[in-house]
Amino acid sequence: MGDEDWEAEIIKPHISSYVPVFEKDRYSSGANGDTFNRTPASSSDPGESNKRENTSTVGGFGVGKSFGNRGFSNNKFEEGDSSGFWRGYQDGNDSEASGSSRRGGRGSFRGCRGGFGRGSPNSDYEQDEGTQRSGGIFGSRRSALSGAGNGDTFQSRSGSRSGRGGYKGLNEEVITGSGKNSWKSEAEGGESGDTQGPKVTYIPPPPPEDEDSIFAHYQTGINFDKYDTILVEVSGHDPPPAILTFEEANLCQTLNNNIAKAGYTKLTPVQKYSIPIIQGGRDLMACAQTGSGKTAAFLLPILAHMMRDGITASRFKELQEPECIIVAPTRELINQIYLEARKFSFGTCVRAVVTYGGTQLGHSIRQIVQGCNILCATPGRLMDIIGKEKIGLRQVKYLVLDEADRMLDMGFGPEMKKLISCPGMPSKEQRQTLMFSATFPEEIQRLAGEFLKANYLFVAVGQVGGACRDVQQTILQVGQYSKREKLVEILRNIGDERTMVFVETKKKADFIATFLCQEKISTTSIHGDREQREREQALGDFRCGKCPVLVATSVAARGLDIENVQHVINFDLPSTIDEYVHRIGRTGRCGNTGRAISFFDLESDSQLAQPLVKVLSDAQQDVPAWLEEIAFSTYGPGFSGNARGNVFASVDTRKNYHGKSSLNTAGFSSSQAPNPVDDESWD
Ligand SMILES: Nc1ncnc2c1ncn2[C@@H]1O[C@H](COP(=O)(O)OP(=O)(O)OP(=O)(O)O)[C@@H](O)[C@H]1O
Repeated sequence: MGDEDWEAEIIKPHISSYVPVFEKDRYSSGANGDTFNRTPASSSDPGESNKRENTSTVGGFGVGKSFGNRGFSNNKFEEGDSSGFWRGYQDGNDSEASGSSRRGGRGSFRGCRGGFGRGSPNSDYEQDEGTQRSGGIFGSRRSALSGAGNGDTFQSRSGSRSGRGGYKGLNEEVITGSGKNSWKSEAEGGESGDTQGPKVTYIPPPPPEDEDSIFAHYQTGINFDKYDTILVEVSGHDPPPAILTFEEANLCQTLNNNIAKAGYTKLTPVQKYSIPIIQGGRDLMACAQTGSGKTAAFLLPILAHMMRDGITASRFKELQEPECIIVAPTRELINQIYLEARKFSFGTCVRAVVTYGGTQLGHSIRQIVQGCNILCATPGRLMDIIGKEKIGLRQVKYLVLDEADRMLDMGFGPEMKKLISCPGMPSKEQRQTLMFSATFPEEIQRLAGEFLKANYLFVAVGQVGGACRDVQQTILQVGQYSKREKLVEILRNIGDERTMVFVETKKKADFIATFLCQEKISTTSIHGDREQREREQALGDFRCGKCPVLVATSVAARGLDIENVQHVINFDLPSTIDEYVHRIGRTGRCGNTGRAISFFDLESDSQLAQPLVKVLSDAQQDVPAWLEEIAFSTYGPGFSGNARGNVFASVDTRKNYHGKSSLNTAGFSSSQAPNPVDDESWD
């Protein structure tokens, strides 16, 4: 799976800032970067470079850096469709992608995080999807792509290289040494200002101030009302009844006004169940399909409580003590959540602040010290700021983990554990912990117990881990050498409709984006090697339709809510079925329909056949006979696409319900109960 972006979010701050004493040795062991297998920086052969990457994954995470630079700065791509070149790349990539290294995903590579080596800004320990779990931390190479890619706009940047987060390339604003900023914390290092590298000076544009922009929203789709037919299961002791309308939530007038201005007239199922549970003070693990309104499901009741408790307008203080902390795995997602928090708290004295990696720490701190009731943060930056004593945890009443399964897995789990054991953080008995995701593997549910009160409630809307049924899924058998041609064919048919193309590695994201630009298809890209400024620019260009195609790694797989994404193409399938579910969930949101096309490469994707068949059949999609055959041949005659394997947790893993467990149809009477087909898919 493509984990590429996560690592830097996690690790950087610990080296320079908040490092619990017992962890220090561990973190510093690789501090000079020599812990990891270093791959020579200069390779003139892209295929070779990739092969080296592949071998380096065994012992470490060395990655040649020649690819992006050479490819773009020497304009190799300008030479057109160099099949030799492409083949070289593909070959290299193929070896990277094959076997356990590609499919290692959650298992293999994440387990390697122990080293915490710190590369120099010129580090070759680049992370890449599938390898970055233990990869170089700082000095992540940035691609040479620049600009929004409006056709031919991917520019060469000879020599441009830099890291995301802590380090900037030559073409970025760099302040070296003590810099201009007076924040001591920056000079000390941290995600945005390690002493060994130039500082991050990127200050994201301020959020919109005008009401129209704050409340801008897209329309719910034709299938929005069908949400009501989805089965909902609530397990755990004594759950409160669901509410059916916003009025029943008894929210204050300002919140109701904001909800109306946001265009919400009707609750989605996850909101019907989660709002009263959170208002009742209970801990919650909620699982509902992509695009079904989980963000408002936690924001609204938290804000309602804050209003009820008469939260005082926060004022300037060096140490802010927010009542609510929300964490999410990617920068763009946490920013999106922040904008939602800001929207729903409009006109109240509740102040939300966002902070995430790749942006100037001093800027974040300036925002925070002005007052902070709700802090939205990526984990690495959060720990950094806590370490710098700008955020105190004593007042935390609500801790929200969005994309909670991601936040608790081997990548972020240790960070989250540190967060809950930080000095001042109220114990789980003293705070309310809320977890949301569209997927919740069983093992992650078990881990979550450590964060939640024993009597937490579990809400499952539809099938846990199931794909959104509003997405029409198509799986095409496409070999790796035919993928580009097929992609162009599909994109030409699609025309200007917004499309996200997922690939497995950062390098490939650059290649495909460049390739599409050469084909005169306006394309931009987002991945962890791009500067934050570029990432945001790319997302902006995609959102506004300037570039209708966004090539992305898994960094964009979760949570992003972009209007009018009509197609998702998995140029490469991800390594896990959960990631597939999240990726295709970028379309078909909020009752709108969407299409997902996935290229299935017999050479590398057969392990995904069985869970894919399951996801497709559960979502009532056509399952190609050839895919079923592969699933059968891989897993033997015992496999049934419709039988529940252990691919998903079907329900609360506690299984042993202590009390009332209710099976509901989103609060509707039995006459409106789902049809038998729905019943079949729920057990
Ligand atoms: N009750 C509602 N009425 C109308 N629109 C809604 C409602 N609830 C949420 N939405 C809108 O639906 C879209 C998807 O919501 P959101 O991003 O919270 O989904 P999600 O369940 O968190 O998805 P993901 O699993 O991909 O993170 C957003 O644009 C949001 O504003």
